[in-house]
Amino acid sequence: MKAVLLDAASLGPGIDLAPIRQRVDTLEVHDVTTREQATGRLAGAEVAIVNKVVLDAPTLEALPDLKQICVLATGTNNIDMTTADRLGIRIDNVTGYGTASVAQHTLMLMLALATRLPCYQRDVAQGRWRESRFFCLMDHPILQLEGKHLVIVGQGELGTRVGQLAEAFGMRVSFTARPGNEAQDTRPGLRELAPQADVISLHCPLTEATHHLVDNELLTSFRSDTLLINCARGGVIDEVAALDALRAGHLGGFGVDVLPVEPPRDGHPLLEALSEALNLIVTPHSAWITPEARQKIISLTADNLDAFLMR
Ligand SMILES: NC(=O)C1=CN([C@@H]2O[C@H](COP(=O)(O)OP(=O)(O)OC[C@H]3O[C@@H](n4cnc5c(N)ncnc54)[C@H](O)[C@@H]3O)[C@@H](O)[C@H]2O)C=CC1
Ligand SMILES: O=C(O)C(=O)CO
Repeated sequence: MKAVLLDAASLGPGIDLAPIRQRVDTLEVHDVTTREQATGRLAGAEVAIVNKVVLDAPTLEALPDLKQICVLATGTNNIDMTTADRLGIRIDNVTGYGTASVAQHTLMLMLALATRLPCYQRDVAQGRWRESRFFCLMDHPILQLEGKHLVIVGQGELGTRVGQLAEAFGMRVSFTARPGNEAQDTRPGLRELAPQADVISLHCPLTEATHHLVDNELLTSFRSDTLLINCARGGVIDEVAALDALRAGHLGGFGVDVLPVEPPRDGHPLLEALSEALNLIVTPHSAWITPEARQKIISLTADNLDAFLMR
């Protein structure tokens, strides 16, 4: 069986691919692959192993030998799932590999936004502490998390762990109804919970139902000190609307680990706004990248290959 790994560079350094090699006859490894290169590189392969390469309908339709796609990630929004399903191509992603890593990153964003870290760091760098009339600076209000209300979208692996860590800080945690399924869900929807939230954190997949889930209309229902965090996928929030709300003082802080296009080669308004005096943090999709998490992706992918071989 021939497998082709299209974007090995995205796994980072020090990752042992042996568990995958042991399960296939041939493993062809490419560092990076563009959408346009994918068809040629996957020709004749039964298994495609990808992290973020886009496998769209024309690509999949041109690959009659392809039987399985192993996604080296939880999110599968780069794969045309409907076409894969129609063509009988099995999709296996990995979940639970980076729970500690992503939850830690989410809490980091929550703590940094709550303590106005971007604002105080900027003030200190600009010499404002040296010039203070008294021993400290206190120009930016700090949110004490204890007793505050965290609203989470997505009660899966990551949302659940973030909720547990937040409870350790004394926060009250609510999970929203699954977007697109509010009528069948006993939990209140995000629209109902948003006006009561001190912090909102997103941990759902990017789907048609979650695209721009946080839009301009929803943002107007937020309290002006609410902190908004997205470690899920770019596009679940209308980032430009959230940035406008932050600039207008209608949002207390905004932290994102993800953008709609990655890497953001053509720029993004949030990147430009980093030079402004805002409670804004952008991290480069790095929530998942602890060595432990990255190596676990390989062992879970080996399990997915086993499941395919034993089908
Ligand atoms: N920033 C990063 O480094 C990482 C980001 N992610 C993102 O976080 C997301 C969540 O990851 P996990 O908690 O591990 O996944 P999971 O599959 O364990 O949980 C996802 C949850 O979202 C819920 N959900 C809400 N709306 C949904 C909808 N419209 N369709 C389907 N499910 C919906 C599901 O019911 C489920 O409870 C991933 O889909 C991925 O996009 C995942 C890993 C790393
Ligand atoms: O696992 C995921 O979905 C990630 O975003 C990290 O690649």
